[in-house]
Amino acid sequence: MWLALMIGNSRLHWAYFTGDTLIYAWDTDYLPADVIQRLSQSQTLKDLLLEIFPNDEATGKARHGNIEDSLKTLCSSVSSPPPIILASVVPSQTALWQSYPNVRILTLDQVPIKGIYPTLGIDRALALLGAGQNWGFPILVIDAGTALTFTGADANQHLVGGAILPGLGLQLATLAGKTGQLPTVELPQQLPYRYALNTKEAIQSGVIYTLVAGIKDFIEAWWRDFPQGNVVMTGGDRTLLVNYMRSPMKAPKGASQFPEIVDSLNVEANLIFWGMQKTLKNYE
Ligand SMILES: Nc1ncnc2c1ncn2[C@@H]1O[C@H](COP(=O)(O)OP(=O)(O)O)[C@@H](O)[C@H]1O
Ligand SMILES: CC(C)(COP(=O)(O)O)[C@@H](O)C(=O)NCCC(=O)O
Ligand SMILES: [K+]
Repeated sequence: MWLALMIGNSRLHWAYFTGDTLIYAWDTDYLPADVIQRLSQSQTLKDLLLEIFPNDEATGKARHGNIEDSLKTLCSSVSSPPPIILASVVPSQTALWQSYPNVRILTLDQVPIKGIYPTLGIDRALALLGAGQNWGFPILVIDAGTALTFTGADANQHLVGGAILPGLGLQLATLAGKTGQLPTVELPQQLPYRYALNTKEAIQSGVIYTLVAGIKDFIEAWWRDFPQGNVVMTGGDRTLLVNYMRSPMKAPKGASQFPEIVDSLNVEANLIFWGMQKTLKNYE
């Protein structure tokens, strides 16, 4: 067994694998340095899971009872400390894990995608690989994380390139943080009205409608350039974004949003983990 750890700019993404099979994936906040130190001395996977598995705040009991039980059963046989395969786009966080005895840190040059430029985010390369594995190349990955990225590869698994912009959460946070009177605003579950008559909804409308229009434009351009190309969306805001794109436009007349695009858009949380597994496999 092994644990995959992808360090993103907002949080940690974990997956538990047995061999090539992804059993379970979950997210946690960053861990404090002293907790990571302690994990390095942990004798069993169970010790580790107690720290990294999401707990129910009210009861302190693990939320995903069945999964946790089966993990604990499986791990009683595993010698300490459990192997972690790590990829990161946050160097300061990577440094905290360097002392962990059984960690292997994946680097960009190990990811079997051609034409990579040296400063490409390894999360983008891994997601591209994982997506192409599953749906085939050419493929465009839209990662709606802290930053929102578009990353494309052609039929030869060669990087076409892409784009980076602030993600939904970051756009809202930046408006609140860098202006004198704009409030902190949450992302609504439903697509808001385009023409807002209050500040909160004006911010929501502006950020969401322009982001959705930008995504639509990138996908249409991708299909012009790669008519057989696939598109997949991932990242923490994927479900919200797809819901916005699915719902009827709340302009004065509720014309439907982008049905043809949403119907052919794949949505998947675990692309990076699939890419990590494939990268490891490549080295066997
Ligand atoms: N519990 C959560 N913590 C942080 N972000 C969350 C959470 N749930 C949903 N999100 C959304 O996910 C986005 C971050 O995406 P994610 O893919 O997790 O980030 P990263 O890979 O950059 O760490 C944020 O913009 C936020 O809107
Ligand atoms: C663009 C990113 C910040 C996205 O990170 P994320 O929002 O997923 O945490 C990351 O992939 C990164 O640091 N990339 C390096 C620059 C590049 O890809 O060109
Ligand atoms: K990401």
